[in-house]
Amino acid sequence: MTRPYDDEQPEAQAARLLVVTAVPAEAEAVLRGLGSDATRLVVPGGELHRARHACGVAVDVLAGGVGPAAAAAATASLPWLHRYELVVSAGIAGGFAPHAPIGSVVVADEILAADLGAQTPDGFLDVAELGFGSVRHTPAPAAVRRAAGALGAAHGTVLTVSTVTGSAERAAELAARHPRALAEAMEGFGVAEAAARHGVPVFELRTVSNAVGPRDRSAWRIGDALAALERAFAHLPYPELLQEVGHG
Ligand SMILES: O=C(O)c1cccc(C(=O)CC[C@H]2O[C@@H](n3cnc4c(=O)[nH]cnc43)[C@H](O)[C@@H]2O)c1
Repeated sequence: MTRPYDDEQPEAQAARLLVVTAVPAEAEAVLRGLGSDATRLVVPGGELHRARHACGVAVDVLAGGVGPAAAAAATASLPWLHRYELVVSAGIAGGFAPHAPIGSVVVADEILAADLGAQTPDGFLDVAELGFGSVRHTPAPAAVRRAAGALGAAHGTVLTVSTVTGSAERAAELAARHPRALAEAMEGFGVAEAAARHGVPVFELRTVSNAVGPRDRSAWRIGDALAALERAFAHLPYPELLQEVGHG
């Protein structure tokens, strides 16, 4: 069933959690994990899928596009964004070896914009060091521990980049600057910026499709990462997560 969005609809107020992926294949994996038929709502620039996990928590899933700008715009365009109790950026990612192997699950305890700043003669300075803005969001630590524990996932920094790393040199540079980095992806910081403007807690969950490093398309394991994403969304402890972000 597809409906135009209407802020007055009872459904517009029902879902407690929003999951923002980049592409439809990721959204479909999340919906398979949730395991129920979804209702589709037409929203600005796309479709929102509303499903309900077996535990009873209603979850909206949106494929918002690739990159931090698309992710922020898609998230911010939902008229009822402020009503969610938690917004989750989710999808596949590159993993930093040896901490995040292909197929593994990573939960962000820090969402960090890794290339938002200026290149200076003395090296990279992020916008916080330049004196304006911030480059990090910190998900609720208890929620991170709960999710990581339930999924057998590692937790650490997930970098948001606008350019996928394609060389060993760049991977080493990022790892040296961010020693707690487990993964890099392209949307988390954008989703977090949109959620933060409405005071909604944010979370990021990634499954690893490739290693961060020299470009090698033959080594991508997108199917494995999508299967891991599906499993993660089947097994997330939704009520406990909502409790830990303050909405038990
Ligand atoms: O062309 C390449 O070499 C290449 C390598 C890895 C990923 C891509 C993408 O265009 C996918 C971007 C998409 O998937 C997420 N993602 C997956 N792996 C990575 C990565 O290693 N670094 C950054 N983002 C990654 C990302 O969140 C996007 O949604 C191309």
